Amino acid sequence: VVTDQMIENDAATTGDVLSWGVGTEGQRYSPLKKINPGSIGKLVPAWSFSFGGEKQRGQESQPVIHNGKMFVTGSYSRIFALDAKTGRKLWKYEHRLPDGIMPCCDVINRGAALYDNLVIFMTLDAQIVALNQDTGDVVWKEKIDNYAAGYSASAAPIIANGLVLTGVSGGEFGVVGRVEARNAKTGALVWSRPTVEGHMGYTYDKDGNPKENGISGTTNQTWPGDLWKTGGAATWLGGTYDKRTGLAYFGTGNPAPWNSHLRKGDNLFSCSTVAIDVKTGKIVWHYQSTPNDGWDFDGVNEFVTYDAGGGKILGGKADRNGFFYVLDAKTGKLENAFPFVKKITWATGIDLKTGRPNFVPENRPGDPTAGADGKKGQTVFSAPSFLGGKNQMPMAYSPDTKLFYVPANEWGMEIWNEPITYKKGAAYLGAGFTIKTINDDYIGAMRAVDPKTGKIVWEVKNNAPLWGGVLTTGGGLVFWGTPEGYLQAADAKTGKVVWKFQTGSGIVAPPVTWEEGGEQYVAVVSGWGGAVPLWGGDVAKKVNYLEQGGSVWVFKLMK
Ligand SMILES: O=C(O)c1cc(C(=O)O)c2c(n1)C(=O)C(=O)c1cc(C(=O)O)[nH]c1-2
Repeated sequence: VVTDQMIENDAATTGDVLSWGVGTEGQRYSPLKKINPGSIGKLVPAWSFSFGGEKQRGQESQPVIHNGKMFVTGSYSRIFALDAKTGRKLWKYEHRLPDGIMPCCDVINRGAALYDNLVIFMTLDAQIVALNQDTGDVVWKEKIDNYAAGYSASAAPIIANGLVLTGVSGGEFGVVGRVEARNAKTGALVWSRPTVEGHMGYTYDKDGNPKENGISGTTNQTWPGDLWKTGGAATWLGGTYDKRTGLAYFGTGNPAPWNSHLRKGDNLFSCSTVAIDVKTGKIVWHYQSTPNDGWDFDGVNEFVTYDAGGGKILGGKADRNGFFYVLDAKTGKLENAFPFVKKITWATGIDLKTGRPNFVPENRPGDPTAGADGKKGQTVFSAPSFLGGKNQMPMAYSPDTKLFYVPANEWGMEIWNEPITYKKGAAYLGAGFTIKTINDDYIGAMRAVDPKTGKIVWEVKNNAPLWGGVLTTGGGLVFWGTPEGYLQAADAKTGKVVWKFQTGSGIVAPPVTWEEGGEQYVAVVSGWGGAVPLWGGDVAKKVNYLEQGGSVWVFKLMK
């Protein structure tokens, strides 16, 4: 069975992968060395497994591995248990989805959590399901929220102190973002913490009775009128956890609606990192990267903690808004901030004293009420696009090179605002947009970023936008997938691509590695989809030749 101690040591132990993030800190670093720039020429497929079904698309799942079994989620809220050595299917669970689900950005799922003898994942109709690892039987199942009001779930849960921590999706429908903690063995709620200022948090007793646990923030003073009641700030990418701070770090999405003129103020805690004490369910600190967001710059990106020496634990975050932030993981104090993409139009930089962006006011989409008919505000060109300098694809950090490996994208958008009022279960944007390319030859760029200096040490450009996550290893490699279908590896120090393999569909998921029987394995899920083909405008047209799919690939060194 999987214990708290095993989860806390996940990053250091090489025989399994227990958490999304390859360790709840989210470094996606494995000490394994057998596969390295010298040996990787012999890396070949060991097996592949197809998710089957008629609807193959948007496979963003990170597999977890324990006790010789791989647990991997597929599109449409499916999960498979496979023999990790051979790929033989052990069992499959297909969640029954109602017709009315409203995921904004494809029918995706990013993975499962392991605890005790359970494998736990969330579903597109905003439920959380715990299955027996051996049989696939449902042990407990809970409703997180109402899918008909726009709630859904796409993230992988994480485990901290016996609690399963989850966020919600639905920022485009005016839901209220929150983080919830449940007893991982039973599914019983322990606390819930809203991420929109003004909402009450709760703890729950053994019988499920709620007890008030303080309003998030002070009051709703960073929102005008009643807008905080449908304020978005969805915690849709899930979180990370560092046992040294006892804090869980969740990023929060865009404030709702997109039209920022309707909600003058900072709109806390949208587009922020919130650090929550898992024992109390209270927000210990927050840092807002885009106050009064007007570009859909969800600040959900993973906050990855690392030992910076001298007793300092820092966290790095490559924000959708194009800036990379380094914060003290205990206090939230801003240590450094710099751009990790080349073109940023909405701000000239981040003031390191106040922590606030220096906005470029004329590059905010215009207020519709300023125009003659009040129907459409002035259109602006903005970079990054709303799909971000980085989106859902998680980066990696190597304690060897002390570099972050960031899957970045260079693109822009035309964006304008329109009037909008909230209607339950309807899209709540008040904006229109078209995504545009900036460069002909590339959109994606895998970048090695030095958090101390802000320098990009190397980059590998990619024609299509990068949408899969990253893995780095003690063998001195960086692995990532491309929409063009390649899983590839580069030397972590130089960026020289030393290996690639065509998986047959676009990769939008993060790779993992583990060892069994003295052999090192690498796995990645392949299956093009996610937000780009749905919302990518000119970029979606540019890459519409890419084929969808759904399979897991596993590699090992040829003997
Ligand atoms: O505000 C939200 O609740 C929400 C949820 C999700 C999601 O759950 O996948 C995405 C987004 N927003 C979003 O803005 C976005 O760009 C996005 C891309 C993807 C993806 O998986 O490709 N999901 C989401």
